[in-house]
Amino acid sequence: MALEVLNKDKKEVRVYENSDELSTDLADYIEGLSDASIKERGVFTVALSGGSVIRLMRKLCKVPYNKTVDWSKWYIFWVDERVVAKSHVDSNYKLAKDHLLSKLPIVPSHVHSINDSLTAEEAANDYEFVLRQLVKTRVVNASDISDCPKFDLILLGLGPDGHVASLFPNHPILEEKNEWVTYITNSPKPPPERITFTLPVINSAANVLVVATGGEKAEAAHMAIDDLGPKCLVLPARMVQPGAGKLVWFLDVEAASKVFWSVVPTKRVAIVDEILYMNEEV
Ligand SMILES: O=C(O)[C@H](O)[C@@H](O)[C@H](O)[C@H](O)COP(=O)(O)O
Repeated sequence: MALEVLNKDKKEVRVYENSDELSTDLADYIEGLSDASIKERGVFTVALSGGSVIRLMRKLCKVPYNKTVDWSKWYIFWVDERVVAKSHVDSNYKLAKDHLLSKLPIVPSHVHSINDSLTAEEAANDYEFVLRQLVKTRVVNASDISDCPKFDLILLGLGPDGHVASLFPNHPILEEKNEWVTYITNSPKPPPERITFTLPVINSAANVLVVATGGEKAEAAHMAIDDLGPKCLVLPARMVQPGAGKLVWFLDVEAASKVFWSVVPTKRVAIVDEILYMNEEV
């Protein structure tokens, strides 16, 4: 049960006492999206990130979700992936397989991981080609606000620096407007070589969930969610603004501790001062 649900500027922020409460509500929320999408289109296309968001999805592997979700209609993709062997400990595919996919009756041919025998550039081009085929065959929906695929759900984690997927602050790929999938070879978060959805693809999704827990994410969540002037517009997490989709933040109280809307009154004054100060600065 969320402690708080806050709505503003097409953003919904859900705050939970702890990660266990968050993971229960996250499973419930995702099941609702799955049911609606399968009812409407007969499929549910989900793109996963790496990191702790996968473990926070763990309740989907348990009763009732493992019995009530129509897993046969799920199609799995990766928002970003490290360019390593799929058996490597750094692989997001391995992370999802170990913690989710191996525990659910998902159809193996519906799981679209990268070709791990290619270079980063080749893997990005290959992944985009696969996506384009799946949009052509209508497995993946096409956006009507862009020429991008429209995933039913994109799940993002949040880095302490405000990165999402493998879109890091001040990186040129944040400006990529045409490619669906691009690559980096100098990720500040190891390993260095990754492929990643571009912002136009993320922002064409029907639903985007950003899931973050722990105090080390508090500043990034605050900068991404609160109106703090132009300074925070360079944060990749703030650039996640699905044009025709819904954006929901799932935070625990630590990660939400600096978010202006949800702080307790005593801290609110400090935040207001910060906002006033930053506005003077601009
Ligand atoms: O491949 C990756 O590294 C992820 O996609 C990355 O974007 C991750 O989601 C964040 O860094 C948060 O990771 P944590 O939740 O584990 O801190």
